[in-house]
Amino acid sequence: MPTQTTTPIYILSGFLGSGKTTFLQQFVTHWQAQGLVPAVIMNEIGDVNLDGLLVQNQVPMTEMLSGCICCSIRGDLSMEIAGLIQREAPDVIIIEATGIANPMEILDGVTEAALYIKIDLKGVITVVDSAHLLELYREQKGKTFRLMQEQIRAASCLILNKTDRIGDEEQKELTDVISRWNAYAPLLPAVRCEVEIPHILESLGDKNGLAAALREASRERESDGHTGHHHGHNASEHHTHHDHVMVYTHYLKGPLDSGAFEKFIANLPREVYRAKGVLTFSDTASRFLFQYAFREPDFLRINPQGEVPDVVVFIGEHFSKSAIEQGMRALEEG
Ligand SMILES: Nc1nc2c(ncn2[C@@H]2O[C@H](COP(=O)(O)OP(=O)(O)OP(=O)(O)O)[C@@H](O)[C@H]2O)c(=O)[nH]1
Repeated sequence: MPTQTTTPIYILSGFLGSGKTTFLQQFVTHWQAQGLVPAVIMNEIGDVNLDGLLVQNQVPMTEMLSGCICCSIRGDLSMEIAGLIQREAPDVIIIEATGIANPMEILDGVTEAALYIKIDLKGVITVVDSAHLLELYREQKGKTFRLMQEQIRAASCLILNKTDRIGDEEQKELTDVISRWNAYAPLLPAVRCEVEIPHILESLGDKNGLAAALREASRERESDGHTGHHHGHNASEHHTHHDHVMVYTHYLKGPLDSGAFEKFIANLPREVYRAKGVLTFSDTASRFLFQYAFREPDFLRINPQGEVPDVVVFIGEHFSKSAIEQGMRALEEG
């Protein structure tokens, strides 16, 4: 019976666009290759789940949209976990948090579920965008920098992703920096999150990493002076809140010219640090899944099943939604 067995849970953390979905695809395949059924809980701050398009249809998936599981909809997380276990009896659950989630708060949500359902939290896998972290490390400031730091500190295992975007010297520098922030978690350099999954599982099996995360969580709780919820008035000193993160969702009226769209994306303000969407271009036959992460655009040919509208979601800080809207309108009008 599903309620008798213990379901292992993995939390996938990492800033917006770092490569969580890229890793998730490999992680899911890994379990399936062993004849196991993985289930996924996907959390997006926008109101459309585009990452879901990248995960195979037969994978049971729960979507938690329009909020971040570490805050506004955290209370729902334990119920989603319990519901998924009862409905699908998966062999393993993977939670992909929004890129702006604070993993400590997700740990709290998962621990809450453990009160009434048998789960085994295996650990937090944090994916780091090398190029993005390097730039913010050089600047040494900003909420995004602090959030990345927290995601790294909470990790039981770290993937230093996108090493193709930095040099060897820079990789060495980052490795030193990250090891200072989290000395317990093994750090695996990767391109497109290609890592030895057994290696990751092995490192999570010894519980050292998770112990570090839990130690960090309880340390923060003590310094907050209260347990559980971190939304008290003094919590902000210890936790990066992200009320400043903005999302603009633009549903398209029709196909766009690909060249004009690429030009528009190349000129996006720096404050927009992540965008994704599904588009039809007037000058190409196929539809595309569009990605933009730390100033790098990417287009993947797709043929989505069912009704998927043409839409682009822009995520960032303090950017002008109306300027983006006007730009998109101009593209629609040609
Ligand atoms: N250059 C480079 N790009 C990568 C690498 N890994 C992933 N990407 C690209 O980075 C973009 C974001 O990858 P995702 O896996 O969607 O990132 P994510 O963390 O799931 O993003 P959110 O769900 O928005 O937080 C995509 O365009 C990927 O193709 C890498 O190692 N190098």
